[in-house]
Amino acid sequence: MFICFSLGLGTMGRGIAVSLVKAGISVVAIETDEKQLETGRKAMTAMLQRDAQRRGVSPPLHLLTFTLSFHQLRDVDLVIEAVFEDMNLKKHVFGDLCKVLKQDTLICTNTSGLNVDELAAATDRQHLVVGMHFFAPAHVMKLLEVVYGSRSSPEAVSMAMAVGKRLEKVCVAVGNCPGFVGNRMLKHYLDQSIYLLEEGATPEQVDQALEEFGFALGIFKVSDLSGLDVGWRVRKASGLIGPDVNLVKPSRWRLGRRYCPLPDMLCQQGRFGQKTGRGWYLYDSPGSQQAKSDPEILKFLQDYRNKYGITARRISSQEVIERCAFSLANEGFRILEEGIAACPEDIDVIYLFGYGWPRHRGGPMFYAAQVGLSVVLEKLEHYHCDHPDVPSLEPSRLLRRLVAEGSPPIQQWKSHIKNLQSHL
Ligand SMILES: CCCCCCC/C=C/C(=O)SCCNC(=O)CCNC(=O)[C@H](O)C(C)(C)COP(=O)(O)OP(=O)(O)OC[C@H]1O[C@@H](n2cnc3c(N)ncnc32)[C@H](O)[C@@H]1OP(=O)(O)O
Repeated sequence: MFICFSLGLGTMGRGIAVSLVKAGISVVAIETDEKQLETGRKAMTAMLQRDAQRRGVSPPLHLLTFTLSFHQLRDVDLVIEAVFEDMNLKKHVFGDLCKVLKQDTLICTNTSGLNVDELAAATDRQHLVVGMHFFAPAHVMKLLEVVYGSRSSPEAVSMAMAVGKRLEKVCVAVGNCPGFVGNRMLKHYLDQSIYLLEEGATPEQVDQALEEFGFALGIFKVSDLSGLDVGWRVRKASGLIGPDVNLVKPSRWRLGRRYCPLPDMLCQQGRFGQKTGRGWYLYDSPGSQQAKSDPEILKFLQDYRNKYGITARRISSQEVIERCAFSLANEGFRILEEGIAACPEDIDVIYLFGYGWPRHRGGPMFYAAQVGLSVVLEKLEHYHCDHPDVPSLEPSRLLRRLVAEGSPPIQQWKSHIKNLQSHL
């Protein structure tokens, strides 16, 4: 019998558990208190009922068990932990899990970028710990990044890949580094979008440019969908936000580079996105998906610029696309060089299936090749010259080398990587 245990029924946990049940897998869904369990139960039941109605079948609710008790874990074959993105909390949960699980139960962690090796070290079975990074909304998005730690066994990785396949996900095995592949690149895309707000754009303008380019959703709508608190936790854990931060006029220079405190300031106001009904946009109620412009945000942005003496300038859609797409691809080249992704096609698959990258543009690496690597290099040099305090705009070594070697076609990039690190 294959029973999966899903721990944590927030935005991601619900979507993951629904995907499992839809694939015919029995799920024990667990939460820490009655209220959260009940909220999760209602949301998941509604998701399964909607799906069943569309398909003209009955919802497989019999596969779902809801509980507050860890005792039901003795027989599960696989655990997918989806608690908050907090290293200490996850470690604590893993310690508790190991007290009750069978010796051979696989432990998967749904994390958007935490160190899988560090998490594994909190268990009694490091070889059976694998990252399973789902994408929001998890019951819809096709991508699954399967993250292998330095001690994950090949059997554990292939089991996680097989489970992903059963969920009809597109699985990509990736190495362990902060943010893995998708979110490590997303960070730079997100940073550029936020800098554009500082410089004079609005969330609507940036999102409109990205959606016209072909993204399913603009980056600010995606951030609201995923939850602004996720990145906030990551920044706190990485030391970017500490107790010494001036709350009245937070620094725009941290850890030796430009920093934009706007997302932190939104989180301080309790604006976590769709889940709280307010984020970069306004929603009719918590959980609603229809994003509306919020005049308060426009005022908030203008007050912020005034406070820092920034004069808003007009920003073209071309600049939005170039800064976002080329900074993404630039990080992709670094990821390739480090062997975190096995090939540029894997990166493209991640962006197509996990982030709503426009299909007709083929993914960020394919797009960079299409635009021309020398053009991408020249644009990055130009933007880096304008923003020398943003190291991520500095063209990567691999991009420079590829251009110097005559911009070979994408299929040949791998052979230009010195000391290829990937073991895949
Ligand atoms: C170091 C930095 C750390 C940063 C951490 C950031 C953490 C990020 C985690 C992530 O997960 S990143 C991935 C983000 N996701 C995306 O980029 C998704 C892009 N969007 C899309 O691909 C599409 O818009 C969509 C969500 C698939 C919807 O497409 P479409 O509109 O065609 O689908 P529908 O048929 O209308 O709906 C299907 C299904 O999806 C639900 N849904 C639709 N829109 C939303 C939304 N805005 N928010 C939440 N859910 C949405 C909708 O309710 C349907 O659900 P069901 O009825 O099937 O239950």
